[in-house]
Amino acid sequence: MDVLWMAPPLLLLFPLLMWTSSTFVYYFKKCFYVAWMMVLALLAIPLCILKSGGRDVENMRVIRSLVRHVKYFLGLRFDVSGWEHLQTEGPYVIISNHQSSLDVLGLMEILPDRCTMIAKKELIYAGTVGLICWLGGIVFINRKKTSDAKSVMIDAAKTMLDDQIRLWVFPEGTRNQKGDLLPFKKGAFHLAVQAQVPIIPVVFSSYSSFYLRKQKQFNSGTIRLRILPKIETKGLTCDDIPSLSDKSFNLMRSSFLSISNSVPQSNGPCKH
Ligand SMILES: CCCCC/C=C\C/C=C\CCCCCCCC(=O)SCCNC(=O)CCNC(=O)[C@H](O)C(C)(C)COP(=O)(O)OP(=O)(O)OC[C@H]1O[C@@H](n2cnc3c(N)ncnc32)[C@H](O)[C@@H]1OP(=O)(O)O
Ligand SMILES: CCCCCCCC/C=C\CCCCCCCC(=O)OC[C@@H](O)COP(=O)(O)O
Repeated sequence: MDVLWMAPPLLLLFPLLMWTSSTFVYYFKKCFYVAWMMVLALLAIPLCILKSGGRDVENMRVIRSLVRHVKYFLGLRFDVSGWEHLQTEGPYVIISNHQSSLDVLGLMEILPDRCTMIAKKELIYAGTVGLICWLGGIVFINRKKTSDAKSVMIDAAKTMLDDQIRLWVFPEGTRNQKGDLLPFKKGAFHLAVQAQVPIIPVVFSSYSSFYLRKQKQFNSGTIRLRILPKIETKGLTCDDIPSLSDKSFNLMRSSFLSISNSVPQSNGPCKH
């Protein structure tokens, strides 16, 4: 009977303990992820230099094989469908939605050979990760200077054809966890049309069921990855870019909403 007085404070303490432990797990997993990627990159640097002697897209094979186990530490799994759409010969542009730096795990899960990425130039300063990105042939763009970014991407279209390279672009241009896709920027579509290569859309389901940045939650979860059929660009010109971008956006958005069980945040509650 004496202990009954403890019940109300314990009841109050319980949510506090739960909150603290889930916040702790969130920060622990985030710190572990960054630290482990930095360590892996440190291991990969000499391997890549020995393999290719410097900056080379072939180094992505080393990076891909070293990153693939990281999902297990974070309690993440990938459910991939549409592998057959990546069985396309020659260069192409992959476009995907971008929610978090965790996207790198899904990217490495399906990364085809001779494929590298377009990334913001700030990434090159991320210590060993920045150096490994450079060694992996990542094309860095300055998002603050459209003319610079455009000319780098025009060069990249030529390199894709000369060196038979595939490029992965995040057409939203920034990370987004709003439960919907951001409007697409046009660079990826110019790239594909200039090189006259197909576009392969890839969709990551929403992370909101296991990863919430604002609420500091990072649980275990399964990410659905859908590789959609390629979109041809042969014969298309600059004038076709708005419709090509709209078509890709609509296909990816409906796939995203159907695999995510998520409602865009702008929508209010249902009225019956
Ligand atoms: C072993 C251990 C390893 C440990 C580490 C693990 C992994 C490391 C390895 C890999 C990790 C890689 C992860 C990479 C993730 C990186 C993610 C990012 O950085 S996302 C951000 C950067 N990406 C992008 O921004 C791409 C999308 N953006 C665009 O395409 C943009 O269009 C732009 C080219 C940047 C320009 O953007 P801006 O906002 O300035 O302008 P607009 O898009 O409105 O365009 C203006 C105008 O220009 C026309 N345009 C655009 N591009 C072109 C072009 N190439 N040629 C001609 N014209 C172009 C566009 O149509 C607009 O004109 P208009 O309005 O008339 O249509
Ligand atoms: C000494 C420097 C220390 C820096 C430490 C940071 C290193 C990051 C370490 C591990 C993460 C590995 C994955 C790296 C790839 C992350 C790519 C990424 O997600 O970049 C964000 C970019 O798409 C969009 O940026 P914004 O949303 O516009 O902003």
